Amino acid sequence: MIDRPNLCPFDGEIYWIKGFYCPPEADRLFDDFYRTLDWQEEAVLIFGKACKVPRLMCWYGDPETIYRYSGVAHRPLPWTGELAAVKARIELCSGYAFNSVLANLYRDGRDSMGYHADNEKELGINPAIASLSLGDSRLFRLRHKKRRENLDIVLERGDLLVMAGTLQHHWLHALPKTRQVKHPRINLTFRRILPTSGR
Ligand SMILES: O=C(O)CCC(=O)C(=O)O
Ligand SMILES: [Fe+2]
Repeated sequence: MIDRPNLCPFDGEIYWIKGFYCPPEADRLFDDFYRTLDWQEEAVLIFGKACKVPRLMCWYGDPETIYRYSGVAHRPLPWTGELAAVKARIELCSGYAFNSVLANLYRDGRDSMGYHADNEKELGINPAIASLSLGDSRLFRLRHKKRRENLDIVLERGDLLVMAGTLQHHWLHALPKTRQVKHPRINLTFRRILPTSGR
């Protein structure tokens, strides 16, 4: 359905739709989400010690989409009109259906996300995840789990990245810290949480 080349050389699918939203529209969305989403600071237990997650997060979706992150089950907040509109546009372009979105706010280059795969069981076997970038540009880095192979993508405001196929089994991804970035970035990752009966 996505008429773009698969950027992933093996073991998965990555599609990059640069300028999915044009700069003025991306900036308008950034301002709206920055002001109106319910940004929270989360903490995780690392060796029994509570550590702040280096970014702000929040979770929106259909009522049944309970999602576990930072070790805690999160109930979704109801869709805002703007989030629902973005979801509809991404569904139309990608051909995938989503029922929730995890929003991340990186306040500046000191905020980050470590290497991980989005492989929680509530996402199903080969999840499609659509990630919209707003605000400042950041490096998104993929690393193959077995081979010494990295794939770097600089995500700019308005870009849409879709991860699909077997990618989450074979690759990790991260948003590394950087001294160069002084401004905030918002990332919305649209996901489909399977109903409990389907797990
Ligand atoms: O901020 C990004 O581009 C990545 C976010 C991500 O990997 C996630 O939310 O699982
Ligand atoms: Fe992720």
